[in-house]
Amino acid sequence: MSASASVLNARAGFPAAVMCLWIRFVLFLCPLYWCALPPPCDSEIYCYGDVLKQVQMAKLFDDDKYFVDMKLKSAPDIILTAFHNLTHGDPNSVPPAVLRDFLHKYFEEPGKEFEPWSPSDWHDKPQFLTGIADAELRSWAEKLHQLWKSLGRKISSDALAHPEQYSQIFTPHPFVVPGGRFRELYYWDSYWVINGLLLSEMTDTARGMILNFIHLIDRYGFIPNGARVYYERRSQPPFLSLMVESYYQTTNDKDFLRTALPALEKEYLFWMQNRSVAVEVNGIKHVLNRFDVQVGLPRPESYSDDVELAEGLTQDAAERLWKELHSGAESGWDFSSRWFVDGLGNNNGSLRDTRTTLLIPTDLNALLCRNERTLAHFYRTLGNEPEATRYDKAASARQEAIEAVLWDEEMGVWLDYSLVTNTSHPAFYPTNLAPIWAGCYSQPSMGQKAVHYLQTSGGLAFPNGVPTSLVDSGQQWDYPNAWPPLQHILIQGLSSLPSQEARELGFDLAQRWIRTNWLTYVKYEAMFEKYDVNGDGKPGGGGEYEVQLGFGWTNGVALQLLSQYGDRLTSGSSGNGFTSCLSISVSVALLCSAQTLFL
Ligand SMILES: OC[C@H]1O[C@H](O[C@H]2O[C@H](CO)[C@@H](O)[C@H](O)[C@H]2O)[C@H](O)[C@@H](O)[C@@H]1O
Repeated sequence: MSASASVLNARAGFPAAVMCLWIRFVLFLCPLYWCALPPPCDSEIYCYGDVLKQVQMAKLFDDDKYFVDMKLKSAPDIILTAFHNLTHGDPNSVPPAVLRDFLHKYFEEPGKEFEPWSPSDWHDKPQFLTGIADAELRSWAEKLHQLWKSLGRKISSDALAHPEQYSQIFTPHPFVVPGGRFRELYYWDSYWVINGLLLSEMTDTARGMILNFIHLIDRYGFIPNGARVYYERRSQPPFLSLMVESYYQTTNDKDFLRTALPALEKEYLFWMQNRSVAVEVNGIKHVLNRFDVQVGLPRPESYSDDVELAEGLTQDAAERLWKELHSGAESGWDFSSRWFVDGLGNNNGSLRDTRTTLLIPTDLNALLCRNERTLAHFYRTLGNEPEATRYDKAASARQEAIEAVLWDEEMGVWLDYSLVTNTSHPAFYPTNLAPIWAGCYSQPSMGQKAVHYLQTSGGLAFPNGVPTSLVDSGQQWDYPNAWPPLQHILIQGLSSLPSQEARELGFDLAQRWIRTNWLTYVKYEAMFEKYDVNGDGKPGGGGEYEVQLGFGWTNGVALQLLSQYGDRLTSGSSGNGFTSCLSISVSVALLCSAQTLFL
């Protein structure tokens, strides 16, 4: 296959030069690096400037996200003047104790942006609970259903009246947060949260969350990574059309489809105008998408990590790295060996070699294909055949592109494509099978081959789920961590295939995942953002922050699997887990049986 790639997008959407001039005008002598590319947002406290730099580099808190989540007690210009007076023009001279006093005087602790809220659509006996046969799992599912109340948030009206004092972006409706350090609405997490809420019959809360995303699209033209100003210039995998689809499947509310469609259209255009790339294969040009954020500054919420990571690099190289880190965060996989590209263009290297923009990811393109099909379906449902046909054509073109560029006939699966070497990256990720989940492939044999790939990939050799990769890099989106959204995408894909073998494998993976979640819950009385594929039920680790509890998408995925397979799933205490484990493979069965005996 001969291929070449060219960047299509005009990087529309952000007037970098204007922002640069504006910052120079405001700050007179701003250092050159602030002006090369736009900052993560316009706030001189939360996104760039001396206060952020001094506080974060002094490492006053264990986690850099803590400072940027603090609410201002006064208007920003009062705080900036106070800081200027404190430093007498030399910000580097402020001792940590003085900085602490300054923060105490002018900032509130994080988490002070909310009003008390209890979801009025919560009730204690949603129907799906009755379909869970295993008594232990049913009672656990009841507890997970309870958790929506503690993870629900409503932003105070003061944040609407004085947005300049908050990094939290005001959204009009209450929402469910992931939990822990994640005290705001997140984009792709919310797809699994909303699916869980719909099972919990909390339709109003689900609807409100979708309306919040529509509100964000109206304001920004796309959905930011999360509802914080420091996330303002990057998105996350675009799941809004699928949230609307889930809502519509539950409610049949056509008026809601009509309300949502203009925003969905706008978001789709954002991805096509700002995140697309052309690849030529055998003389034919294909358009696909990638993650690409042109913000060449440290992420405010991980400021000191990003500065330290870039130590010793030239200014240009540091900016390049920071853009790539922002792009990695946009992928949702922050961070992973998946994005490491060494000097030769190979999938080796370390965090400093992060080159997210140089890869065409299978999952993003599968998701956009599903977006196109979903939009076609929505337009058809509303009687708009010309628009439906337009999106059908876009989906067909993408499917062709995915097959020409990402499908690897020899390996029998889809692979990320490198824009450096114009070849595929052969590493294992569960997302290599994402086109199955998206229904975006032309030949049934591709599904069968991909299942065979999965069985021989090494990805199934663990008792607690499928790892994010087989590389132990110390990053959180790598081995030995398994993440709820990836388990769900894989299981849904397998369960959509016609073969009994594939569907049984889907069930086995659901059983492993539920057991892991449940065993860990029994031990810690908590749900976690990610889990370890080894051991007898334990949270994952690695990366730039401690593993978090809560947890929005974990609860959503667990409830979905409990609902889908409730008649067959077992907690393992009855011994059925043993039988289920046996059907996977001999080696895994041995591990599982050992685990079962110990319970
Ligand atoms: O603060 C570091 C990063 O934290 C977030 O990423 C992780 O948590 C998110 C919420 O659960 C999840 O959506 C993401 O996939 C995780 O990697 C945040 O989204 C990043 O932008 C941020 O840099």
